Amino acid sequence: MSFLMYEMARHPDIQEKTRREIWEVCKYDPEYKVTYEDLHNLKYCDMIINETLRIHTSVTEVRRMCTTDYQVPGTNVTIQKGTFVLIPIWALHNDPDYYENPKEFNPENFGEEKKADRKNAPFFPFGEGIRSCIGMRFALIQMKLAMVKYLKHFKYELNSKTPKDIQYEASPVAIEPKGNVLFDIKK
Ligand code: HEM
Repeated sequence: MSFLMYEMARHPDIQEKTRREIWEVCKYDPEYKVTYEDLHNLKYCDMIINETLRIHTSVTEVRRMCTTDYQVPGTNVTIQKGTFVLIPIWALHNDPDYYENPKEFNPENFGEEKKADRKNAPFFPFGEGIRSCIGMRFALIQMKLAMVKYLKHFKYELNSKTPKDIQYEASPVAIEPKGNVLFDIKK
C-alpha cells in the first residue's frame, strides 16, 4: 500500500481517475457501506493494484527444486532433476522485452487492449502453481478496501521529505520503501 499510495501521489491525474471510479461504484456518500460486489466492480482500481505489484513486486523471487529433468521449450537447455531454480519475478516484471518503458507507472498495462497485445508478458506477483500465495484473494480485497477508504475523500501529494525516486529496502519477506513515505493530505 505504501508503494501504491506513493504512485497515486506522484500521478495526480491517475489519482483523480481512481477517485472518480470509487465515487461511481461506491457512491460519494461517506456513510455508504461498501459491498463485496462493489469491490469486484472497481476495475480501474484492479489496474492500479496490478501496475503497483508489477513495478514494485513485493516478493521479488520464488524458488523451486526441479523434480524431473525438464527441457525448456524452444531451446536445447535441460534443467536436471535436483537443480535449485530461482525465478526472478521483479526482474521479469521490469524487463523492457515484455513491458514498454517498464519504469513508467502506467495502469493501462493492465487495460483490456494492452493485455490482449502482450499475452505472453509475465505477471505473477503472487507466484504460480500449487504453492502460489494462499492469501492472494484476501490481500487483493484488503488493498481495494483500503484504496476506497484512503482515496474517497482525501487527496494525496508527496511530502517534500519523501524521495522523488523511491529506493527499496530488503526485508526477510518482501521489499519495503527505504525511509518514510510521507504525504501531504488534503480533504
Ligand atoms: C500483496 C500481498 C501479497 C503478495 C504480493 C504475496 C506474494 C506471495 C508469493 C510470491 C508467495 C510465494 C508463491 C510461490 O512460491 O509460488 C506467497 C506465498 C504465501 N503467501 Fe502471500 N503474498 C501476499 C499476501 C499474503 C497474505 C495477506 C497472506 C495471508 C493472509 C499470505 C500468505 C501466504 C502463504 C501462507 C504462502 C505460502 C504458500 C505455500 O507455500 O503453499 N500472503 N505469497
